[in-house]
Amino acid sequence: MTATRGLEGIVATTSSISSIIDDTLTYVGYNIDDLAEKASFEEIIYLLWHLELPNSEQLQELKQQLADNMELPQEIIDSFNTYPINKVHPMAALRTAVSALGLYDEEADVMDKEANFRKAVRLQAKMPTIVAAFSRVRKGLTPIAPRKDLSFAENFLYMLKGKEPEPIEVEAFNKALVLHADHELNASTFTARVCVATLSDMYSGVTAAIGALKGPLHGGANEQVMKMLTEIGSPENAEKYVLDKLSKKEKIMGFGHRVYRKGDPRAKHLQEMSKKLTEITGEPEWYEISAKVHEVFTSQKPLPPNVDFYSASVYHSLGIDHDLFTPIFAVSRVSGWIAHILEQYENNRLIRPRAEYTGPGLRKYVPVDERN
Ligand SMILES: CC(=O)SCCNC(=O)CCNC(=O)[C@H](O)C(C)(C)COP(=O)(O)OP(=O)(O)OC[C@H]1O[C@@H](n2cnc3c(N)ncnc32)[C@H](O)[C@@H]1OP(=O)(O)O
Ligand SMILES: O=C([O-])CC(=O)C(=O)O
Repeated sequence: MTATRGLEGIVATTSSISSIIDDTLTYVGYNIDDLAEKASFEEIIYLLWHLELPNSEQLQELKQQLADNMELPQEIIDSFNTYPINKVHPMAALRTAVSALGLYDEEADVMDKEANFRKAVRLQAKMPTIVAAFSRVRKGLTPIAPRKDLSFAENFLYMLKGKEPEPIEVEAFNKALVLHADHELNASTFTARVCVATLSDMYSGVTAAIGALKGPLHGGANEQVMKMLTEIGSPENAEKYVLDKLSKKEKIMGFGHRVYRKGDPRAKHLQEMSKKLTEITGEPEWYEISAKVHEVFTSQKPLPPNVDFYSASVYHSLGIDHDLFTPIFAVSRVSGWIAHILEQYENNRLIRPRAEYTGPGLRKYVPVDERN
């Protein structure tokens, strides 16, 4: 038995949800470039869960179900004040709150298909409310209740800031949600599938996936990108910063990918948005620093930017706190996690690979008082 480090290149499951072939990303056969330009996030949720785009009636029904399920149990909001609220990372708070949400769902352990769809709607609808409410509570502000007349993207920005977002903000945020929704067998999706393949419940699968997304080699990279842009401070400092990091063999966050070689097709949409939004907000330097880092890094290493690189300046331009960037990724990606959880349940087999043992050979047990 020989291990493959990081399971690189190992095909671990079949899936009909999303594909990455020759650096082209599709959701159920639709090219991400088309979806990013034309689709609402609600259409994407439907597509990932039902493997078809919805007609108007089906879309309306899903929107209504989401709107009807966005409110949180009061216990979840109250529990935020039991956390060390000014010290916890919002991603840890989200992980805890989603786990706790399962306690208040009477169907949490009901495994039939209809119950799983009902839980899917409840989880998808409540995740943005958790992130927005937590963000307000930690600032000493009252959480804002979701509105049934707003779209998913509008509602999140409204609950976060307490005012209706501008159309350009909604367009940008909707696009970001569409671009982050699913991505084949990435680390957090694999985590969710491993978890539910034991026939554990959907809340456990999503909680585990949030934990995997949190790390800086995966979803946590977007916050680290913003930290780097802030440290760099102006485009003139970018070259030295990148070269110094590389000379110390440190990674530059937001670059590289396990699967893409020529480039991540989502990055160009976020790059375009970053340029547009930073001009509108009168802070073009965030785009300019990013573009300079991009230029210098790729002149040194053949590793193009991934989805996390330009999303940082996009979210910053939308006035979103930097430590909410990864929770926002989760608000979108939960649609993909759920799709994969449903697919796993449909054709389940326990996921249990082997390890190549590299420890000592067979040894004789020595009682504790005879050991030196
Ligand atoms: C949504 C997402 O999850 S997208 C990914 C988000 N993560 C990041 O942006 C973090 C930065 N990027 C990385 O750490 C990696 O590129 C990953 C984790 C995305 C992919 O990792 P892997 O496929 O395991 O590649 P690995 O980390 O082994 O890197 C291969 C080589 O490229 C180098 N490399 C990879 N990414 C970077 C980077 N961002 N900066 C500098 N060097 C890099 C490594 O140092 C390594 O070099 P070596 O062979 O000389 O030792
Ligand atoms: O696929 C991956 O390994 C990481 C990624 O880009 C994502 O999850 O969107």
